[in-house]
Amino acid sequence: MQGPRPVVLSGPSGAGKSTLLKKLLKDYENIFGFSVSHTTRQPRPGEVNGKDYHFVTREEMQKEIAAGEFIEHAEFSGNMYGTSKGAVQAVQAQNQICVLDIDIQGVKNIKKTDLNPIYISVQPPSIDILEKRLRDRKTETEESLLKRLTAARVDLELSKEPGLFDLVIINDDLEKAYSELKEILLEEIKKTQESRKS
Ligand SMILES: Nc1ncnc2c1ncn2[C@@H]1O[C@H](COP(=O)(O)OP(=O)(O)OP(=O)(O)O)[C@@H](O)[C@H]1O
Ligand SMILES: Nc1nc2c(ncn2[C@@H]2O[C@H](COP(=O)(O)O)[C@@H](O)[C@H]2O)c(=O)[nH]1
Repeated sequence: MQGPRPVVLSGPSGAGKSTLLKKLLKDYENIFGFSVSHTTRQPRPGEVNGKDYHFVTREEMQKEIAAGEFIEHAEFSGNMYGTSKGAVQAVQAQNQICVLDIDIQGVKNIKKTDLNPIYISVQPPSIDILEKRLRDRKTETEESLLKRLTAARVDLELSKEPGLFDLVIINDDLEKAYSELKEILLEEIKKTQESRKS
């Protein structure tokens, strides 16, 4: 079943994708649905299996990838991440706007599919601010933090490719960043709200 046009949120780890996404899901409950990815990383305190991620072993994930169950998958900072066909279908079956939170490798792989999402990159005002946000979040070891900062530099370079993203949001002031996000999504939001009335 084909739902409304999906949305891809990408950008360096710590840039604020989940923060923006949580606001969107809260303000537009039932309009947006989150594509729950699979990952082999360990859950963080408070993360719920099946809601934040499907937490799986590398063996389980490799088996499902081999069975053709994934739209895209990537290795990020020492762990596997991927979007299953089922994750997107579950949201589209509800006629909701499906939001994917994926890294830049995922963006490039989604571009090869017929998903046709709106591509948005959320970026930090600077690498120093990104590092501070990641440290303050207290989710990373020193090793994984350094890996994520290295990946962030690559992400910010690759994101400069013309046409890769429909919009780049610099997440300095959160409310301003959120307004920019809502503005680009306004048309899809309206269409989805209208379709509920008919
Ligand atoms: N505009 C902002 N100003 C200050 N802090 C922010 C802002 N946006 C997000 N943060 C904080 O920065 C940290 C990283 O944000 P968040 O977890 O949303 O990033 P992310 O892009 O989803 O990261 P990941 O890809 O690792 O999941 C969080 O602690 C969040 O509260
Ligand atoms: N290519 C994909 N990237 C994904 C997916 N799910 C999440 N991610 C990205 O991984 C990093 C790290 O996430 P974290 O939760 O460990 O901080 C971040 O950039 C996500 O956008 C996915 O299914 N495919």
